[in-house]
Amino acid sequence: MTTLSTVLITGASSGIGAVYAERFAQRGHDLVLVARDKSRLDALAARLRDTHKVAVDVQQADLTQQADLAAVEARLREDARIGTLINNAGMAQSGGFAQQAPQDIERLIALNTTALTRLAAAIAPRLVQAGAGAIVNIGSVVGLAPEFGMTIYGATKAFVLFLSQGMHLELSPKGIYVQAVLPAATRTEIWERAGMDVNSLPEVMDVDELVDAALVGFDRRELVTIPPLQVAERWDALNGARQGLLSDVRQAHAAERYRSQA
Ligand SMILES: NC(=O)C1=CN([C@@H]2O[C@H](COP(=O)(O)OP(=O)(O)OC[C@H]3O[C@@H](n4cnc5c(N)ncnc54)[C@H](OP(=O)(O)O)[C@@H]3O)[C@@H](O)[C@H]2O)C=CC1
Ligand SMILES: N[C@@H](C=O)C(=O)O
Repeated sequence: MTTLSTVLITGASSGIGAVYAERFAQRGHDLVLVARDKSRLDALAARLRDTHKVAVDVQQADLTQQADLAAVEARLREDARIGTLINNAGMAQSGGFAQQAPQDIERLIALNTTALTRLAAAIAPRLVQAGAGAIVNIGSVVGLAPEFGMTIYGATKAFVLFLSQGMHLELSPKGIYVQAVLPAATRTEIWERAGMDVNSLPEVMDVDELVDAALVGFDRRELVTIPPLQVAERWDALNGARQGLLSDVRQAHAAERYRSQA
């Protein structure tokens, strides 16, 4: 008999994280649910225990606060039952680059990049030691497209993609599966929380459809899963172009076009 590992999900109180919790509970995994809103986490935990007969712990944490972040890191380092991290907690941005207040920039980067990176770094050594486990980082299609105008949010999501690709290169030879999931607009509270009306968008994916598609990618052990991308070869072409560019980088000399004419 194999024991299913426990899954720790950040941002599990609503939206994408709450659906991940439901799906992993359905698959028989015990869970640790992390977010700030303890009453919502408790209600979800009670329902999942009741429906799926799994063990569900709740850990209240504001991941932008050092002490709370350190407590979740400690859990990931020390709890040997946890074999999968769903690094999902995140927030969006409203307004343009020039309108952002310093504390809002700080919070956005702290949650979407610093916390996500520290949590992955907290669990990775133990998974490496075990030679197994999975880390799922939730990015966004916005991280591929500065054209969307959510510059700081998009930059945090570009970071998530790069981080995941680098983690994959370093950790997959040691038996760790790393997945970056890049949703596009999905119907969750993130829009309202950022002061945007989701109903003003021309197209929005249902959150259940998004997570189910992400889990198809997870089960296939895909590195980058982009549920709304209809033509998979587009991603392959982008990645191929990037690698082609690298083959034309020469470290020793500037390119001819930058050489002084004098
Ligand atoms: N919905 C969309 O269109 C898209 C979403 N994404 C990404 O998906 C992820 C999940 O977002 P989504 O489900 O849409 O949005 P939700 O707003 O529904 O969920 C965000 C989750 O993060 C938690 N959270 C927010 N701030 C903090 C914090 N400071 N500390 C701990 N937890 C926090 C929230 O819980 P609580 O308030 O209880 O702390 C909530 O559980 C994000 O990373 C987002 O960037 C990517 C692309 C598209
Ligand atoms: N959550 C969205 C932006 O606000 C996105 O990533 O599409």
